[in-house]
Amino acid sequence: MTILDTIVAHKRTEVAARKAATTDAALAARIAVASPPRGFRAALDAKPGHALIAEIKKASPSKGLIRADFDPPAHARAYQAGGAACLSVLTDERFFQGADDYLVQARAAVSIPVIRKDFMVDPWQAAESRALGADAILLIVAALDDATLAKIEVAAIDHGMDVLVEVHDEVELDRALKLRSRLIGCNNRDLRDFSVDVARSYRLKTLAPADCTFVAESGLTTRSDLDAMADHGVHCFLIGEALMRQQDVEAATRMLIGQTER
Ligand SMILES: O=C(O)c1ccccc1NCC(=O)[C@H](O)[C@H](O)COP(=O)(O)O
Repeated sequence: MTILDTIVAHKRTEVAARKAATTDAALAARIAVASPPRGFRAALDAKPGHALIAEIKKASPSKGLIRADFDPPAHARAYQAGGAACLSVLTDERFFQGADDYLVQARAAVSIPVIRKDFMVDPWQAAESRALGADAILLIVAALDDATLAKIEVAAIDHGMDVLVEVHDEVELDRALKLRSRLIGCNNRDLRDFSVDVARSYRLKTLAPADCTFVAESGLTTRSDLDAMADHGVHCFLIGEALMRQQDVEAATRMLIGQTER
């Protein structure tokens, strides 16, 4: 079993328990009063220069604890002040020490859109994500069959959210392009063995259609990493660890992405 298999198996059990603990009517009532979606992809496309999805990430399976003095609303404000286009908030508890409430707190602290970073296995989670206030969800192609991907995507779109479809090779990109979303993330981290290869993004960017918003994810740490991506036509980035390890998150964010043009 890979770590992704382990996470997905756990998530199926967790989601079954969550579904059993609430009614459709209760979930619908929460969605009815949720703040409207903010337009996740549009915020990336509108950003001049390097467009950053800044991740609020306490811990990970590959690195263990990343940030001891973890403070989601403070990190959210720092990321926005530093120039991030969007936020990503990990809500998985078991493997990332995340929480639903971190998303709620972070989104309430800023005006930029927020993606719920979790492991989607069931269309019900799209509704749950919207009830939490998410503006977008992540779909990991490696974790699901085509039919399930399509069902979750439709549920997310029906709730007005964007969908970041994550791939890590050419076969997964072909599968992703059967979906409606044209927001594609290339994860440079292989979720089976944790190895990181930023050249994955260089390669897949050349294969992605021009109408896609293409996001390079994972393993990016320095301004020169982002400038090298831009030389390959990649302008959108999802970064967690490198920023979460900085004492001054706002200054580090500004240093990473400031003063750039496309
Ligand atoms: O980060 C991990 O160890 C990990 C392990 C298994 C599945 C997913 C994992 N990470 C999720 C992510 O996609 C990253 O948090 C995100 O791309 C940011 O990466 P980084 O900048 O390297 O923290």
